[in-house]
Amino acid sequence: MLHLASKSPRRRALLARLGVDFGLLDVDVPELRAPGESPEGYVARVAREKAGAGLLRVVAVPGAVVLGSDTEVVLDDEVFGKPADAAQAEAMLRRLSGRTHRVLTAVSVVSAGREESATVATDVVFATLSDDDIADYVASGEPMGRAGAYAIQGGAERFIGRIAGSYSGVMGLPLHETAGLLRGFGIHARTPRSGGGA
Ligand SMILES: Cc1cn([C@H]2C[C@H](O)[C@@H](COP(=O)(O)OP(=O)(O)OP(=O)(O)O)O2)c(=O)[nH]c1=O
Repeated sequence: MLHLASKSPRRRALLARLGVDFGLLDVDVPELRAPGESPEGYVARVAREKAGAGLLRVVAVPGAVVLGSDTEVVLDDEVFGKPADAAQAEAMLRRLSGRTHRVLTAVSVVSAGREESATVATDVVFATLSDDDIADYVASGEPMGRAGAYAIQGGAERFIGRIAGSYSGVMGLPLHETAGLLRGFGIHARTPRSGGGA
């Protein structure tokens, strides 16, 4: 049985698009980048820690497989996680304005005897935002709880002209790579018969 170690409703909806059955595990892993840790190393470690924390909870269940994931926004080697408040959200959006940044999403799938992971990088070209754009977007509340203070699948869609990489990866779970990892655990994605769409 597959378990998703995540509190994110977006990850739940994305994983459901693969047409696989899964349970949910509520895990809390501190997201703190160690000094000198690369952005890639950091997202991969946090995803592994989320999956590992989940596995501890279901390790007694025969055949348990746990998926954990982490998404971060990277600009100039600086990692933007989720903003703590509106002021931080505004500061992040100011930094992203008119620049191309990279979104990293790591996925880790673990069972009692196996561990597989993948990290997907997507370059996102952001428009130059006016003060009004930023104030309006922050006031919508959408930046909160999202890496880099934006949601490509929401209001920030109009700020993004182009991406190179994985759209689902930017949203929080790269589905192509996730399906590949799950296959290695004998879990096969299929087209959902109902729901699972946009
Ligand atoms: C860049 C971007 C991020 N996000 C979200 C995806 C993730 O939920 C969040 C990044 O935070 P994460 O720490 O990766 O995940 P989380 O805390 O929401 O959930 P959990 O750790 O319990 O699995 O930002 C979007 O929804 N849209 C976007 O365009």
